[in-house]
Amino acid sequence: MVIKIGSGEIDDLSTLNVLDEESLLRELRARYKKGIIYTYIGDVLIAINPFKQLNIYEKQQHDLYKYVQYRNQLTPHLFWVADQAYRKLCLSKRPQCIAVSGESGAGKTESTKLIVSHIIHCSGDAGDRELQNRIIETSPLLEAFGNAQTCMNQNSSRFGKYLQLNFTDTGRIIGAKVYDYLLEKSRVVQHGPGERTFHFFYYLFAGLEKETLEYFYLDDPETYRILKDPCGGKVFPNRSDFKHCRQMFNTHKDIMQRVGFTNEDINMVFTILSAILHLTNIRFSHDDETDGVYIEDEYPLEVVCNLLVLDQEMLTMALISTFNMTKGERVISLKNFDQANDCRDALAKALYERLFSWIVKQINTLLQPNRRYNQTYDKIYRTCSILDMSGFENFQVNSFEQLCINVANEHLQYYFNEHIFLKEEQDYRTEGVSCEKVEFQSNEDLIELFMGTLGIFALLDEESRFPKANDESLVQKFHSHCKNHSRYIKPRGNETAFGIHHYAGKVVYDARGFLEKNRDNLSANLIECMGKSGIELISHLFTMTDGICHSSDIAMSSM
Ligand SMILES: Nc1ncnc2c1ncn2[C@@H]1O[C@H](COP(=O)(O)OP(=O)(O)OP(=O)(O)O)[C@@H](O)[C@H]1O
Repeated sequence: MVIKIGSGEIDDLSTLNVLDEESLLRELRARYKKGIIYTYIGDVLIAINPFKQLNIYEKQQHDLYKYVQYRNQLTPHLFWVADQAYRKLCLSKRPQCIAVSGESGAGKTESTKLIVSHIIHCSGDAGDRELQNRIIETSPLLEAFGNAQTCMNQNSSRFGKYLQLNFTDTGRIIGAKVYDYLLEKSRVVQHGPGERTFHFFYYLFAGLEKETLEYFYLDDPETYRILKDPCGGKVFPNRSDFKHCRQMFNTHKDIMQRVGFTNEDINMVFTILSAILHLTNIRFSHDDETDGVYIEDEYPLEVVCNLLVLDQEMLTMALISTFNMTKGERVISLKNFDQANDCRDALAKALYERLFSWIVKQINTLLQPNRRYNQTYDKIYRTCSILDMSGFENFQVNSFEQLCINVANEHLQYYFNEHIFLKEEQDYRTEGVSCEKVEFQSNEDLIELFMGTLGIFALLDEESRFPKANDESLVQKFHSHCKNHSRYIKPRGNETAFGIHHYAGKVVYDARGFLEKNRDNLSANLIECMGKSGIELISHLFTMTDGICHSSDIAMSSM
């Protein structure tokens, strides 16, 4: 029987004779109208966000999709993907990975959590229940610190996550590890209209009791620069939002305690968040006498020093001046207004990034396989991982963050081309099976355009080293080196714009702020000042490496 395209009855789109965009969309739309959100296309599962609770994730469905014999006997489901990965892990003993991709708000994070819950369900009741709960609870905890409200999604992940689940050779879950990457730390100091900075800042004001707020020197939330709405709206637009944040504060504080954070750890988190709020309130004025800057109001500076146990004079000097070593001597130069502002914001971003990495690290310590497994760890552990990464982005204004996300997606597409098309073709050939050559557009040239020795990132790094460079000179550099590349676009009449024909479409980038974001300057005297903090953790966070003490070994880059 031939099933008509658009009937909403085709569970696997790869069985269609005509595989063009229009047919795919027609069928997906028809299925969605029938309330079917999942559809296969070969080994890939397409999920369409229902934006409402469906009762398809109950225990009954977990049981139904456990050890599925024949996929076509059941309606397509996310649990089938999870079940397949788990079964292949147990049977082949080879590491498995599920990549979840899609645009912001598509439902990646929710899908990831559902996948994890099903794998945990499959891995059996005999497992360590406490560990299983801890693994499930770490996701919302990371969301509290790594997610924020954006125009696309009230709870948008502003970092990429790679969650590795570890199993014994009999398929019992014994631990997990989170790798974080591409945290959008620029959001700490800046966010667009209708958006917010990271959730926990708001939870803090709504959740802490009055005396505790005073203990952290926290006042009316409207007085903090980084919380302010650029359009003048209230930090908490209404009572119900405040109540929601209060509830989230209590929930996350409980989770932190349950997963094993000590009271001291939790207090440290609140201290660092409070310090960031005060630090970003420091304002500078031009000093006519020295041609440098001075700090307008000492109060926020004093509070930062109290909270982080820093030497006030040293922090002041580190914020308003910089030093170079010339012939073995320190030569101090004063910062101008913009440099001092950038330096203060760079410190706030660094503090948040290091705090986030530390939280991930603590979580990983709490999730790691216990010593019994660790001793023979290499021999016995099997891994099944879930990659939750932002999909391709093309906004009205595309900045450095979009460039990094889109390049990460180019890499994923490249991997997909290599493994799905080329490798399958090779396998067929090795087995002597004849197959038609699959036509696809390679994006190898794009990877070269970004990552090559004279590629966009190398040019950006080179320009970032010139003190006199600016965003216009950077774009000029891109133009002169890349203008002949077929994927590169040189727009007319805009000094800071350049465009790229990505695999998913054309994107024009606005290079304003690229150099500052890429330099991400934390001057040596700031690092030295933080390294001398009277709080061991702060000093540790700034002395582990000069730069980022990432929790992850595979951190790709950070914004
Ligand atoms: N399977 C689902 N069932 C019901 N609602 C869902 C489902 N998936 C997603 N949603 C809804 O869509 C919202 C956005 O989903 P989610 O946060 O997972 O998107 P995302 O792709 O991770 O976005 P971002 O890239 O911005 O982090 C969720 O808060 C939830 O309300």
